[in-house]
Amino acid sequence: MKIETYKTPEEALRATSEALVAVIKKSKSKPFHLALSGGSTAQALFKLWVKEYKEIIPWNNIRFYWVDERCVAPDEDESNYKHADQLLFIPLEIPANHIHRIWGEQEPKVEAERYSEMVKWELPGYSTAPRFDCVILGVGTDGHVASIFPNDMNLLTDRRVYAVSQHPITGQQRITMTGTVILKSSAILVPVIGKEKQEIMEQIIRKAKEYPASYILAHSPAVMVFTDREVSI
Ligand SMILES: O=C1O[C@H](COP(=O)(O)O)[C@@H](O)[C@H](O)[C@H]1O
Repeated sequence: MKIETYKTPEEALRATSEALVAVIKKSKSKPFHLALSGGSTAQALFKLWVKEYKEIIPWNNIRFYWVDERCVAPDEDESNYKHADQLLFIPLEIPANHIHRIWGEQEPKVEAERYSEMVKWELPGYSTAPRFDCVILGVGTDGHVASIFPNDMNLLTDRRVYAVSQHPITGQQRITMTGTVILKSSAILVPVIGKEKQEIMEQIIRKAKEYPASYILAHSPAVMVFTDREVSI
């Protein structure tokens, strides 16, 4: 794992974007398979991409997937797809057939299986775990990544591609990429910004307790963390 610390959230997001540009340049994959996260960090990243990376990132070569989705309709505010669509795909005029959304409105177990099969067909590595060219993860204040929460650590080593999970407080069902597939990705970019993430980052770095985020950060050399606070390893 590599951690880079920046003075501001904007700088940390810019560094994440530069890392993505470098990964795409180095990759031989055509198309390039990129899995997005949801939440406020991803939304800030999408805004930055539209503002500063419209001409820099080769959008036409990218196929978009999700690390996780909430089990809601695509027009609901909780939908991770909805924010990506409004903030990124519509402004950049990304063709619909380049976007592989998780159908959050379907029966969760059936959809986790359908999406797993679709990803296996689209990506290299059908017979084993599929390998994304890059996944972008967020870290929650409770230490979750994707929709793998601290009360369901088994999903980190689950052999499926996507599985159903549940938010421990709201009970909302989610569909999440498993840790097995996250860790197989060629690059794992993790922007962690904002004061509210300070405490969890400290706990992760100090290895105070095992969280889904600490497990992912510790188990792949492909992980790069971009944060806006001073962290010492
Ligand atoms: O619920 C989710 O939360 C995490 C973190 O989101 P943030 O708002 O703290 O940036 C996100 O990575 C995940 O995709 C999302 O579904």
